[in-house]
Amino acid sequence: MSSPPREVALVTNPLAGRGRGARAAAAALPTLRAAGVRVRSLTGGDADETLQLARAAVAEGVDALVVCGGDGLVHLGAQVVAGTDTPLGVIPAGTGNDAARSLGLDQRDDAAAAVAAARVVAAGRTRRIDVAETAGRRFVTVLAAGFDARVNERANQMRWPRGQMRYNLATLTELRVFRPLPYVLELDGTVLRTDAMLVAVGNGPAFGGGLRITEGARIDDGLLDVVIIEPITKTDLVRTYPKLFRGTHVHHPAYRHHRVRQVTVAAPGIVAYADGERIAPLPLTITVEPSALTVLVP
Ligand SMILES: Nc1ncnc2c1ncn2[C@@H]1O[C@H](COP(=O)(O)OP(=O)(O)OP(=O)(O)O)[C@@H](O)[C@H]1O
Repeated sequence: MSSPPREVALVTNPLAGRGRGARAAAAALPTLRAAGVRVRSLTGGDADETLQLARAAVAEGVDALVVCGGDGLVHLGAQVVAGTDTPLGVIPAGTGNDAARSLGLDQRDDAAAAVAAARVVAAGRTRRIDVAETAGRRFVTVLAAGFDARVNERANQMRWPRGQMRYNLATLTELRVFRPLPYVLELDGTVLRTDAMLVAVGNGPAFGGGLRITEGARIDDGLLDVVIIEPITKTDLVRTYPKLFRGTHVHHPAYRHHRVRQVTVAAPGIVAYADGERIAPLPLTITVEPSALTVLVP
């Protein structure tokens, strides 16, 4: 579709970004309607119900599925429309908006940015991007399968504190106990055995709110970027972390990078996360599906 949509499903995670989801939807909805777009506004009680609502709306034939939330909601949207011609629109409203950033959307947490994102949807300009597939799930940004995945798993198991503090605390705890893991990778059929702190598989370049772990990954090149961080000291890990925001960790001697169509990752005791969502324990085989997702872009 390269023409303006007449009817869209707007699926909102009101809790995204600690309440930003509801605010962004409130700004986006009148903008879409003012542009002459019919909007089915949908909100589920939880992620499962939201997925069902989105599937039903797309099955009934809306012109686009628009998600209002963070990377978790883009992930949900990709499960519904990847492999179809129905475009995915994004109103960025999460704590992490790495998929939206890859699409060139305004990241700011204000009504003007949500209005701008709604105008992008109403204009109907589309582009095709790749998605990655593993264990029957699609992801758009990055699959984490090392230290970072352990932090995520640990943070998920904590009830307190909330928000970013939970991740900070989980990171500190994991730093104390983490040891490099023995990985076996199969990169387009070539086996690589290595100890590492983490392995990340990127369709896009960033995760976790601008951490450019797979710096240089392009969402439309038909390839996956596999980054390996070989064993480094904990002090070095802490010192290297801020470099992820600029992508300058690529100059670290422990950084390794491969570009492939398919990769299998095996390591003991790791549950992989992709787009910030819990996927499955390793081993996993990740494959790229070139141009499988149509997205609405500026
Ligand atoms: N009512 C709901 N509708 C949609 N998704 C929900 C809902 N409640 C919880 N979720 C789940 O919330 C998670 C986070 O969603 P999202 O990425 O939109 O927001 P976020 O603020 O970026 O999240 P996070 O703080 O986890 O990074 C996802 O796993 C999503 O499936």
